[in-house]
Amino acid sequence: MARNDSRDWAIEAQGLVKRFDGVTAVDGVDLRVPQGAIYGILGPNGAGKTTTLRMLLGIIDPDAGMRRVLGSERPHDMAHAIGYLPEERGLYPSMKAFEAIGFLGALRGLPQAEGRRRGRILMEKHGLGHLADRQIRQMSKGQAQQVQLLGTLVHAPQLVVFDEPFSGLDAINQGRLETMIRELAAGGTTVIFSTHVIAHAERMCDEVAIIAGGRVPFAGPVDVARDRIAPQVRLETARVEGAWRAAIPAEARCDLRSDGGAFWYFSLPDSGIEPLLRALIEGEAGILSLSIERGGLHDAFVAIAGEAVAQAMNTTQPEDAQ
Ligand SMILES: Nc1ncnc2c1ncn2[C@@H]1O[C@H](COP(=O)(O)OP(=O)(O)OP(=O)(O)O)[C@@H](O)[C@H]1O
Repeated sequence: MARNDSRDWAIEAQGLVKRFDGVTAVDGVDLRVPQGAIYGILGPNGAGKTTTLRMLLGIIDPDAGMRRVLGSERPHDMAHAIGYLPEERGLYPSMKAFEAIGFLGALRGLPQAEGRRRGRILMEKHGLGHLADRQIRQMSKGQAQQVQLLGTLVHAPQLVVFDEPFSGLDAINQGRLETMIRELAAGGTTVIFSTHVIAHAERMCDEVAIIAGGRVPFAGPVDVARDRIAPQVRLETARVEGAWRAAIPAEARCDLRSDGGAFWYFSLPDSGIEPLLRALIEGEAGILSLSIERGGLHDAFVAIAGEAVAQAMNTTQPEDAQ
């Protein structure tokens, strides 16, 4: 999504620091979330995602730094315009689903009767209408989580903050949540969510903050993160020898084919593909196939945060597996 820098920010944070008992959980986080964006906070367990979100929401105060949320440096004052799904899920077990949604709305300033009315409509819209009168205690964990998600939206917030919203949901409901997030953003709502699953961020987000060890080595558009790594070239030639070989980067991997040709794999040189193509054609290398692919967010993540952190990201719960 093309944006310029005069945009309005739903969230701006600068130099956020949080220490717990001498341990620095968040160590100078800067980020800016554009209004109407889908924004991912991406990092492994213990990276500082939840602590960052809690500071942005005003649930805890930073030891240092500034945050401005929907234009206010006192995020609590904006509670009526924010929806929040915390990492620890929880609803009153004796409430019926539509009542629980009304209750969550009331906590954000929506009259309870209106919240209950909207609760039924929201449940209907999201395929949960048959559960509206069921008590939370009679629901599965995933169903209750979906009710809680709807409860974060009932007061029509401008900004929603979801902490690990996909964990605990099966594949179908993860897909529904993705659709819901896209619809929210299309309607102008800003959505920020944390995840340790790179694929979710890659599919969903306009922008991401990569967080590891309480620091943010990258924050910005997903495309810019991808540009941190060179596109990968895969070339197949009918011949192996010739003057054209000088044009292929020295670090290229070469797999010989049984018929005298070869596969070549290498990062696109800074000079681009054209000088290489010219050399291959003039030298009669016999190009059989050629592809140039941009790296994915996973490769960018490895380049930015390191292999060890990326490995930790891939250690997902079975329910999060894609
Ligand atoms: N209340 C607390 N008291 C002490 N340490 C804390 C507290 N909350 C968080 N921490 C520590 O701060 C660090 C960051 O925790 P945080 O919950 O923000 O990480 P996270 O990225 O959300 O992790 P996860 O994906 O596991 O939820 C961790 O080392 C954690 O142990």
